[in-house]
Amino acid sequence: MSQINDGAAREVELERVQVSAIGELLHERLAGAREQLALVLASPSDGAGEAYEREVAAGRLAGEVRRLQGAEDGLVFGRIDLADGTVLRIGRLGLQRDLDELPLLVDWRAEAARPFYEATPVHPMGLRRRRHLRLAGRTVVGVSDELLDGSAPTGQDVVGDGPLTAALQARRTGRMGAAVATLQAEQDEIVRSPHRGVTVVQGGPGTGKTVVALHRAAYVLYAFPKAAERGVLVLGPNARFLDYISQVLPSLGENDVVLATCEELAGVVPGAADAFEVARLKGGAALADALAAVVRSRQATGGDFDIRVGQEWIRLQDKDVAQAREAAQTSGLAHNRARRLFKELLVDAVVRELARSGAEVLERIDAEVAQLTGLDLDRAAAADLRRLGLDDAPATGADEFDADAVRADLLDDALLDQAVEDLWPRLTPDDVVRTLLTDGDAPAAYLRQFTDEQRALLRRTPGAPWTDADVPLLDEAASLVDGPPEQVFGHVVVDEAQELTAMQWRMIVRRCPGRSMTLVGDFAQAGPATVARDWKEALGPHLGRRFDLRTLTVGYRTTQEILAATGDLLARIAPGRPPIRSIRRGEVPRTLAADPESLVTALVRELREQGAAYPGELVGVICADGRTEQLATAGIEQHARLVPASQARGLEFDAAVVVDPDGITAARPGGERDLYVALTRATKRLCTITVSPTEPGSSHSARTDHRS
Ligand SMILES: Nc1ncnc2c1ncn2[C@@H]1O[C@H](COP(=O)(O)OP(=O)(O)OP(=O)(O)O)[C@@H](O)[C@H]1O
Repeated sequence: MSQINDGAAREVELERVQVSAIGELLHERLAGAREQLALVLASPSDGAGEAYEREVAAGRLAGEVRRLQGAEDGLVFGRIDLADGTVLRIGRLGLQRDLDELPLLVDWRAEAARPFYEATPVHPMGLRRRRHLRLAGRTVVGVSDELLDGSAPTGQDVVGDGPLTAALQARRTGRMGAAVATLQAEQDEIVRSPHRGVTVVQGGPGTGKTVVALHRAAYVLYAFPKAAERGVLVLGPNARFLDYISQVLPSLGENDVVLATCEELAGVVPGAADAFEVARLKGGAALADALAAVVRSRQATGGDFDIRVGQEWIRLQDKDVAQAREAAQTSGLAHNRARRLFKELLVDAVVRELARSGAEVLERIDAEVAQLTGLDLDRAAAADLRRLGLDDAPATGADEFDADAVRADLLDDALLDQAVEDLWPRLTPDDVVRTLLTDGDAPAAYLRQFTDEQRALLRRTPGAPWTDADVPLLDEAASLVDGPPEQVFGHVVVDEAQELTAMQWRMIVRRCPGRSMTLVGDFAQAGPATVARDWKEALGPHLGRRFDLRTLTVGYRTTQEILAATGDLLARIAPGRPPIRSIRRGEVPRTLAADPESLVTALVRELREQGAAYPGELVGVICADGRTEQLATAGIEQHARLVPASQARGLEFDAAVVVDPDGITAARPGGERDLYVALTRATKRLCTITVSPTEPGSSHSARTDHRS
């Protein structure tokens, strides 16, 4: 990394002393937090209140222990020397012995650390020198300096290769690491953007979108306390991807970020996958309207209604039921919650009806008695009351009816509850989705805007398992019947955001009431369920058209040679898209040919040769989903990571072997985008194995863009 000359050795030694002092302080803090945690856990607690407080304190201290532990590795990675002589060391977290003194270590997210990432010789931001430190465990093993004020290097400056190059040359481990020491200026500007609304980050493969997204999550936790209080969610396309990125935030000292897929967020485990045309239909926002209509159809739509009260039957007029229904529907409450209000209003109507019919009966009796005897019962009763001195209130038939008592009785009445159940039944999300997709009449009633063919595609076999495209429908139905989700977040980061359907966006927006989000993605890599072609189209209906759009232009993964080899493909799937510039060089991609019988042998030979030539490197074999089983059975996983093309988004390997590109292209609509994803996963070498003769189904017609 650096020229190890005498000056360098001296500087390394000096840094060692400082870094070791910082390490000591971290360990003191860690020991202190552990001790306090042990004390709290050992302390007795009297009563539920104290037990709760103890639990909260223990949770906080355990979090602090995890935060400090997480930052141990590579704790200090930078230093800036300001023109006025001030020296600041930059690290994964901030450490200060005394509030009156300069911090021993500045958190990378602090404003004071910004020049470390963004200063250039043209805009030195007050810096004389930027220094990168390389640590092995807690020991400094290398330093590398950049001089920013135009001065010539002195004996204390160690000018060497860029630390970014070193970071990029490191072997892939199958898990992404933090890039906190080498964030580049265009990335850092997005990470620390003060914009609290929606930020969209686009860029070709390997431009660091995921890096930016994860460091942004850590920055939000540090810089936006209100959002941090509600928590941060990172949403990824599948479990494999989440596993790949799972170590980044803990290594930045952040352990409380929730990493989830849409399925995990909804709490539904799908048992099957839909065909793409079905998934696309289910992903459209029209399904939200249809689900809402299904729910409304279960809300007292029937006209006059007879209710049994005690021994009597009461007839409620359509207008009384409609009044209760409208009030409940416009209350803003979800169906099951609005049921209580509906019931109360219905009971009011019943009470009114009872009072009215009671008064009518009494009047009729009065009239009959008067006719038969000539006696006015009301007047006689009033005279009696006067004699008894109880004549303050004029007595009428209606006053004998205790409305409050009747109302209270009715609210507890099982018969009345049964009647309400008929009018406004309690619903589950499953009921609603099942009604829409399984009931005989539902498609015609609620899916009018779809063609017969589309309705047939949407139809579900009764008893079939839920699919991944059903998940957002179930979540939508849950919000309609039970209200918004309980767990909401102050900031949501979405990776591979081009993949989300309108129904999935609705899921996410429900969980982020503050609409504070970082969304990263690339439409050239969109999968088959993606309908939108750009961010405005994708986000407009859910988040509006005002978002901060940033574009990353430099590739850190894919070599110039691989980018050149995929240029034509990119021009076909994203016409007019300017190619990205890569800072990596590597081998020219190779293509091998095999026939179906010799494929496995050719693949194993290739993997063996790569294993021998580049021991310890991570190789990914990417194939069409339908071929995964064949290759797994042939034992490919002993040599490499085997990845179905549909799950390759976001992943990275030292070398990639892409098996049967035509098969990948033909496997799903928009298969050329899957192929583009597959071909751009390697940091060093790409080998493609074509399979001939072309297998059935992999015709060139699959090259058309199916998104139209
Ligand atoms: N500033 C950086 N310092 C060190 N490594 C970096 C930096 N930026 C990106 N990288 C590395 O480049 C590779 C690609 O980054 P990343 O996965 O974030 O790209 P991406 O744009 O999300 O790619 P894709 O479109 O394929 O999902 C990763 O190995 C990442 O660690």
